[in-house]
Amino acid sequence: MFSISRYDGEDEKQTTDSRSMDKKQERLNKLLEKVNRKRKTEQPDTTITKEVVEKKSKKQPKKQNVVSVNTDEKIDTTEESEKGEEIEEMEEVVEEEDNEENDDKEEVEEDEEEEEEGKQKEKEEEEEDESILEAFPDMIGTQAQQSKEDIKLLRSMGIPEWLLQPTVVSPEETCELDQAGLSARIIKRCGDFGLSSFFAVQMAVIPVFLRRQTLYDTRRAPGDLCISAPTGSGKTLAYVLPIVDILSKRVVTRLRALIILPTRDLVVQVKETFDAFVQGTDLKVGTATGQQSFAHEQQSLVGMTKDSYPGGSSRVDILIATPGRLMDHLKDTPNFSLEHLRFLVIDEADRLLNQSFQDWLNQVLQATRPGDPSQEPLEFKTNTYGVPEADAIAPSYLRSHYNLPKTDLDLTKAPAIQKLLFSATLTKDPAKIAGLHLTDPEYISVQVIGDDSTRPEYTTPAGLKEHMVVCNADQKPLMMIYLLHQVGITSGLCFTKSVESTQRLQLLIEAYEELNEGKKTRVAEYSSDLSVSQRKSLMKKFRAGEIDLMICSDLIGRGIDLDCVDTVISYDVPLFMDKYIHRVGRTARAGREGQAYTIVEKQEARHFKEILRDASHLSQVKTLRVEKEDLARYEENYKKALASLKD
Ligand SMILES: Nc1ncnc2c1ncn2[C@@H]1O[C@H](COP(=O)(O)OP(=O)(O)OP(=O)(O)O)[C@@H](O)[C@H]1O
Repeated sequence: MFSISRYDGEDEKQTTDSRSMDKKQERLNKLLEKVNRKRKTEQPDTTITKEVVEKKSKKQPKKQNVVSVNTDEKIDTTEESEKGEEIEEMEEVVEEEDNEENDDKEEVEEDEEEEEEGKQKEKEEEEEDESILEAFPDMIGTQAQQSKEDIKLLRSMGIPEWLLQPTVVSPEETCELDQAGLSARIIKRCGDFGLSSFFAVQMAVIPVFLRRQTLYDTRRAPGDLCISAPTGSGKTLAYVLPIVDILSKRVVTRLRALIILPTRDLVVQVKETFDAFVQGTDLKVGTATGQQSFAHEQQSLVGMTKDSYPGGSSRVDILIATPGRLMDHLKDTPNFSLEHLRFLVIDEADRLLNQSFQDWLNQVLQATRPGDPSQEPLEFKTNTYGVPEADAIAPSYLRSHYNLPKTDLDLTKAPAIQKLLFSATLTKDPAKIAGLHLTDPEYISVQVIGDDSTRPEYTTPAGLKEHMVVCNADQKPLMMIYLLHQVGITSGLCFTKSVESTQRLQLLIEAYEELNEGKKTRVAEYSSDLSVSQRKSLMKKFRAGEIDLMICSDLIGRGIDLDCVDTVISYDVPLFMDKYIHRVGRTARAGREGQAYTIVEKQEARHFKEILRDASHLSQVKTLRVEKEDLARYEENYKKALASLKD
């Protein structure tokens, strides 16, 4: 099976001064206040309350963290609110960034300020992201599958016609590697990586990309694409392969493809995929995430020159970036230009479109539109006859660069840029879609084809078996232990709602396993409280099968591709359907089998079932009944484990 080595974290070279730490702390406090305010309005839950939880200082070693739990207490003192949960995620990212900064103290001082500013922006971006919640209903389906009333309603809601009429492809469909129209080099490379056929999304999307093979077509805009396909269905290669294939014919190095992703981890993952396929071409791939100092990134993206080039300059053909850092380069990196862009890919589009940080989308789109004609002469690379290379300038910029007089006979040059949106849970919010200013858009949806009355709104991987188990709040940890032993997890991810929750659960299971005779489950915590190198090493061990269960927050709930995951457990219920879809989608990827369990507190069951029902997904989630006697087998050691944590 095809597998590209995936994200293992990355050494970071970042430092911080106490002033910036204070700023961060202040910010974090504000966030926590926000969370607490929200929590006060929520009902307390009845799981294990922490007796003493000292929020782990980022510099404290893990063992100093005092965690004590007993059966009368609760691990989590409040039921999560949707917004609270989102804010916690953001808080986690803030903490992650803090830790990453502590990780390496070797950066030069002048980088620190810039780095800090960048991080501050990233935090703000996260905050923006988490504070705007997707509220618009998601409706997928061909027009034929929807009733007339539905269509009328959807139209009246402002959903554009093209979104109502997707090209629907069944997830089961595949095609031979040589049937998608890719070059022999790419096909061979796919074969080298063990691919034997293309998945449905690749089969549907690659030929559409390749319809316009030319770098720039002056007559027609290439047409934008929105793609919705299940988790683990191969969306990344659906854009990586055609982009590499088309760009490999370029002569001049320009920034032609920009891939925007919501997290650094995902940037690293996608970079690895690009790297694997640009081998053998002279295409250069760069990243902008803030993991390296700003100056370092500037140098790798545009070089060190102080001269200004009207057409910009670029050392990379393909840039993969998070929106925050991209904004920094747009504002502060001389010669960084998006005017030659051919592809703008927004991956995990629904999540990114919820981020309005620094108005990033408008800024990016603005940077791809020609402005007033420049007065400065251009010096482009020319061929042996002194003629600028054909692909040295995007056609829509010809006028602004050559200051050509406009006549009635002038034809407007079509914009070269093609926007591509990818997600497993693509938004249909008309306002968000309108903000993208799509040209001649097309919507491709990989989904189960069938009768509309039974067809679920979200298509999950065929090999995924979903379960939920309802229990009293105070039974959740015991239920977790039961599942762990009953299901026989050898490579599982367990999602909780916060870093704190992750730590406590990990300590409890570790204590339980110490008392347990026979084979012990090897458990680890993966959270933003760990340093980047610790996370890197954890990922490595997890892949190598040295860890059976990784307890994590939603930091890796989306997009992360770990081919070894056989089970996903949601210890805390995801309160949004899209979060559920992304979590369970960490298993059963690329046609494999996998299982997902959601532990649901009794008082949450109604709401959880409602969100499943609203998405026509309830029938796919089987309720697992666990009798008291089943749990009783694990109770004695569980109590002992709790007691040991109190000591
Ligand atoms: N044609 C193929 N044959 C075999 N494996 C493939 C093929 N295409 C992709 N894969 C593998 O499938 C896995 C999932 O792919 P990818 O990460 O692109 O999924 P995704 O659709 O982006 O999922 P998510 O929505 O969760 O981000 C990867 O490990 C990838 O290497």
